[in-house]
Amino acid sequence: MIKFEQVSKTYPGGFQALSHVDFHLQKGEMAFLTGHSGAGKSTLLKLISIMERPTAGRVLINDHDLSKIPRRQVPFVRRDIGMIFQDHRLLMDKTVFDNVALPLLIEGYSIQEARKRVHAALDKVGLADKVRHYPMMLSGGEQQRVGIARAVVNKPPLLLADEPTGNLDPKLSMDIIRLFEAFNQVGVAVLIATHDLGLIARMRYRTLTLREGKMIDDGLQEPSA
Ligand SMILES: Nc1ncnc2c1ncn2[C@@H]1O[C@H](COP(=O)(O)OP(=O)(O)OP(=O)(O)O)[C@@H](O)[C@H]1O
Repeated sequence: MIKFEQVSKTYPGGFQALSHVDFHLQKGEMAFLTGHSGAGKSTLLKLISIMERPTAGRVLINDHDLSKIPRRQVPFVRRDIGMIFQDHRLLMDKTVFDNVALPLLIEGYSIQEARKRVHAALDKVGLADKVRHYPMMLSGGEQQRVGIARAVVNKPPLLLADEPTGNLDPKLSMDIIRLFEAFNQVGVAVLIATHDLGLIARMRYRTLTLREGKMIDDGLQEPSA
């Protein structure tokens, strides 16, 4: 699903955020991405969602080299990626319904079809009864779940989450990870960047580890001799 081949990223100004990164996330796989603050986790996610471009190496999604995708095609690639952020990035002056419907309306769905899908997505995250609420009326955990509903509403095959539990207590964090697990169980690939090592330890998922821009562990077992 996602393949990095010797990927390096140097930002304008000269800082090298990623250095010769190789890894492969399979279709339908769920994995954590961890590392110290500044290790390059967000940069790695931004290269997948084409918010940044690598300075060297290749990033492939389903064998398509992202560097070969012209700028006007980028929105079509992004439709296949649901993105979740620590600060959830909801529109505070719009209702839960409007927030979750937004990607569908941008894609040109009819309002009837959008309504059906928004209700299905909110149902999956346990917020069907909050559809007319504004984000301010919701708890932090509920706001994060609205962000997840928005990310999954058009059924993308890949979810990328950048510190999705950063502002939540351990119980709510676990609830959020269980939600990702539920989407993963129906075939969605999930990559979660987090520095919550406690959370990672409680789950049994592959963990990719970055240190100073280098992939020091890709979580795969060495074949035994
Ligand atoms: N647009 C940018 N321009 C210049 N440097 C940047 C830019 N974005 C990130 N960096 C630098 O690249 C390095 C990696 O940043 P990145 O956000 O990928 O790390 P991270 O592992 O996600 O950190 P955190 O856990 O603190 O979010 C940092 O030193 C950061 O200052």
